[in-house]
Formats: sequence, structure tokens, C-alpha cells
Amino acid sequence: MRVLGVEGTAWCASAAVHDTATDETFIESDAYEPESGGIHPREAAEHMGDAIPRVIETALDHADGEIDAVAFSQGPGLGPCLRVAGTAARALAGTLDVPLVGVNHMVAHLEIGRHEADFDSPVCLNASGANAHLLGFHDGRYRVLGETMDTGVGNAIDKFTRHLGWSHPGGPKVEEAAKDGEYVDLPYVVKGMDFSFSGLMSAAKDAVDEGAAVEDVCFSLQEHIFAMLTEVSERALSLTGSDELVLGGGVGQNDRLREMLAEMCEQRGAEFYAPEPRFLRDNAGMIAVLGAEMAAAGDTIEIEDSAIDPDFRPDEVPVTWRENESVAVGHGATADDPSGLTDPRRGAEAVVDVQDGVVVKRRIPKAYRHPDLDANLRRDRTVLEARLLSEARKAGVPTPLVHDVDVPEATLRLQHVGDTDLADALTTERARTLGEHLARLHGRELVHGDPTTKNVRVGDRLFLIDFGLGYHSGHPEDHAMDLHVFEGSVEGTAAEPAPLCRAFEDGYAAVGDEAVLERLAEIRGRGRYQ
Ligand SMILES: C[C@@H](O)[C@H](NC(=O)OP(=O)(O)OC[C@H]1O[C@@H](n2cnc3c(N)ncnc32)[C@H](O)[C@@H]1O)C(=O)O
Ligand SMILES: [Fe+2]
Repeated sequence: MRVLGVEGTAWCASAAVHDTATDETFIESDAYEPESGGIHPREAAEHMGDAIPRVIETALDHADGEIDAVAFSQGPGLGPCLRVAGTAARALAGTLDVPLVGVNHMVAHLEIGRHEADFDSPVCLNASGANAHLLGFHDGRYRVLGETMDTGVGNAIDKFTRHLGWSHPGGPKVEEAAKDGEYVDLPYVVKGMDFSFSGLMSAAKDAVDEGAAVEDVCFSLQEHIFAMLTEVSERALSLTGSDELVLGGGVGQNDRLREMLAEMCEQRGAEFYAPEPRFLRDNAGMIAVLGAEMAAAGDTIEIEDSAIDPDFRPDEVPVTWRENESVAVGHGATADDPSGLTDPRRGAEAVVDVQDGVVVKRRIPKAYRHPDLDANLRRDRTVLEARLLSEARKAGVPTPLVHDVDVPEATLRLQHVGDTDLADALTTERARTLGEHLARLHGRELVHGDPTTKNVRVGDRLFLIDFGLGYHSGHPEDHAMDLHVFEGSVEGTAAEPAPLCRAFEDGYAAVGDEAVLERLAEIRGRGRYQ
């Protein structure tokens, strides 16, 4: 089968032909380069109007007109651009009298890596311009395991370079400038498997305004942003029990990001795959490849159902082209190690050893992180964890006793609690109790920071463990993020998350502040495609 793909979500007008018989993909692209500032939607759409017919013609010539289906990016992206590319794709399918396939651009960014690597069910990191998220496949859909709480990763970098007066796109220029840079401290913001760039980007702009060397800020920006993405990817591997990671998206062309992800995977014995650059940045090749798989599965659409969707989320796509295998059902547990606690490879950030009822938890150095950043994170998290564990207990939330803190070694000796992870034993009753516990923490202005089902132990009571990402805050947004992180871990792993989340929120409402639940609803509904 030969499928012609059309891509035009934002800056790249592209057409491609994928031939399933040879697995070869021909791509023709024409990029829009803004004269100043970032991407202007109207100018970008004008570029599409100009360039899309041209790239389609070149692709058609390459295929000698022999096409069995037309696939196009239906969303997400900029409305005016999507409309131009969508209209061209519909017209072409009509002229050729072949079926039309509507492809989700984000899913295409990740399926191309899975297709090329021949992985079964990897965790997928998408690092693109307008997005940044982690996906895992479960029960016929991609689930968002974690994502940016503000801007996409490429756009965050591009905004910083606009501040410097550099032309679009900024990512490659930051990579170049970083080669001569040295480390300076910047904010590092990871919340469970979610993360945020806004504080980091303002600090980077301030640093430059206050006279820091641009190359130092570029270097450190990369060290922080990519370490954050690598850390959440590792946490997703740990939570899902997967040992395969694929990368997608334009920022994936960055050598330092790829190096960090490869190093992290090597350190934990996982496999890593990044497609070649022509498949990472926006391109119609990935649309044609996924379009071919969808067409083979009979997943075509009628013209009247082919409207574009600028906010099309990857978890809205019914995945028709894959067997119903799942990655995100498990967690770190194995048959030999039902708690998932004693296998040091599995933990996302610490090696945990259980000896005579005592848990020895050591934050191991992460080779992928800059040594200064690594030392800071390990020290700060060790100190904070010990402090927050005892403050939580005073708030009436069961936590392990801290026997000893060794800051230079980033090691804690803790009481062993519970028999199993909540991930293994999640009931509505327990979800409710956890809701109550989090409300008590928040009442004392304590934030857990990573309350996934793996960080709750079940024994005669429910114990909260792993406060390494915790901090002090009385702000409803931070409290709501805790709830969001827990519900994300349930949605990523449970077959029927809805009743569990409801019970969890009921428990929270019984003890805590309603305003936090309202904020949670707002966070859920927040459009993050900026
Ligand atoms: C919705 C869709 O239009 C959007 N696509 C998109 O943003 O284009 P993409 O090609 O995936 O990514 C472009 C981004 O990738 C960044 N980029 C390109 N090369 C880079 C490099 N070497 N280092 C860092 N960033 C880089 C650019 O600065 C730009 O922000 C998306 O996937 O979010
Ligand atoms: Fe993209």
C-alpha cells in the first residue's frame, strides 16, 4: 500500500509517500521562517496555502500518481494552518478517489519511533514545540502519564531566544551556544510526572538581563530542562514497569537531550530509541506511516467527519491499529518481588534495600545529570524528605519513622512499613483514605509532590512514603497538583479509574478545602497547547 501524508499544523508544510511494501518513506517539506518574532498564525497559514500544493505535487510525482489513501494531520495545531492542509488533503482524496485518514499529530510523533524501533509497548516522550508529555498505551488508548503544566518545551526555549533577539527557531541556536557554557543554578520544577517551565524560563531571562554570560545560561537551561524531561521519563518507566522508551518531537533533535535519555536508559537497563532527525521535527513522513497503519486497520473517515481539531489530545484517539496489549498496567512489581521495593533497578531515583525491618534508601548519582545539579537535587531531596516525613506524622498522616539521615551520602534509614504498594491493592475505600490523608497534609501547608499509587504503602494503615519531591506551600494550586498527580497515576494504571478518583475526591472533601477540588477541575480543563 502507498499512502500520501500531508502535514501542516504550524510551521512545516510537508507531504510524504510511505510504501508499506518496501517500508520506504519519501518526504518533501517547505518550512515557514518568520522574519521576526515567533510563529504568526496568519503568516504561517499563508505559507501553507503557498507551499502545500507544491509539496503534494512533488510527492505525487515521486509516487507516479499511484496512491491508495491520503492521510493528514487533523490536530492539534494552529487552526488557520490545519484548515489549509485539511482542505488540500480532502480535495486530493476526492480527486484520486481514495480513502481519507485523519491522524493525530502527537500520536504520529510517537508512533514513528515505535514503528522504527519495533518496540511493543514503550513509554513515549514527546518533546516538541507546542507540547511536552509522556504517553503510555493502556486499554486501547494512549494515556497521558505526565505533561507540561504551562508551555511546550520547544516554545519555552524559543521564547527565551526571542528575549535575546534571536530568530526563530531558537532551539538549535541554544544548543550551539551551550557548547561554550558553564553551569549556573536555575529553578528545577518536577511534580510527579508533570513539570513546568515558566519559572525556569523567567529565571533564565533575568539571569541574562543581570549580566550572566549568554552561553552559560544556554548551557544551564539545557541541563535543567532536559534533566527534568529525563527524570520524568525515568519515573514513567518505573511506574509502568516498561523497559522501552521512544522519543519524538522537534526538540528530540537536540544531541544533549538524546544523550541524557540514552544514559538514563542504559543506567536502568532499558532500551532507548530516537528516530532520525527527519522523522523528529514536523514532517509528513510520520503522518503517512501512521496513516498506512490506520488505513490497514480500516480506520478511515468520511469527508463530513474530517473536521480539524486544534486541541486534539492524544488520549482522545481510539487506537485501532494496535493489538490490545498494554504497558501501563504494571508498576515496579515482579513475581519475585511483589512490592517492587527490593529490586534496586526499578526505583526511579533511589536504591532501596530492606534489612531487618529497616529500609535503607540511597539517592544514587544520576550519570545523565550535570554533577552540580545532581549533587544539589540529591542533597535537597534527602534533607526535605526527612523533615517532611516527620512533619506529616505530626499532621496525623502515617509515615515511616526516620532512624537516621546521612546527607553527604544522600541516604536515609527508615522504618519499613506496609506489605505492598497501593498500586497492587487499590480499592475505593483506600482511595478515600488517601484523599483524607492528603487533605490533612495540605491543612498543615505540606505538599507531597509525588503521591502516585507507588508512593503509598498498604499495611494495617495507609502510609505515605517518598517525600523527596515535597515542599511547604499553602497555595491551592500546589495542593490541587498533588491530587492531579495521584489521579494521573490511577488513570495511567487502573482499568476503571473513575470510581477510584471519585472516592479519593470524596475523602479529600470530607477533611480538606473545597477550593482545592475546584482548582483540580480547572487544572484538568486547562488547555496546555500554548
Ligand atoms: C502541534 C505541532 O504543530 C507542534 N509541532 C512543532 O512544534 O514542531 P516540532 O518540529 O515538533 O518542534 C519544533 C521545535 O523544536 C525545536 N528544536 C528544533 N531543533 C532543536 C534543537 N537542536 N534543540 C532544541 N530544540 C530544537 C524548535 O526550537 C521548535 O521549538 C507540536 O508537535 O507540538
Ligand atoms: Fe510537532
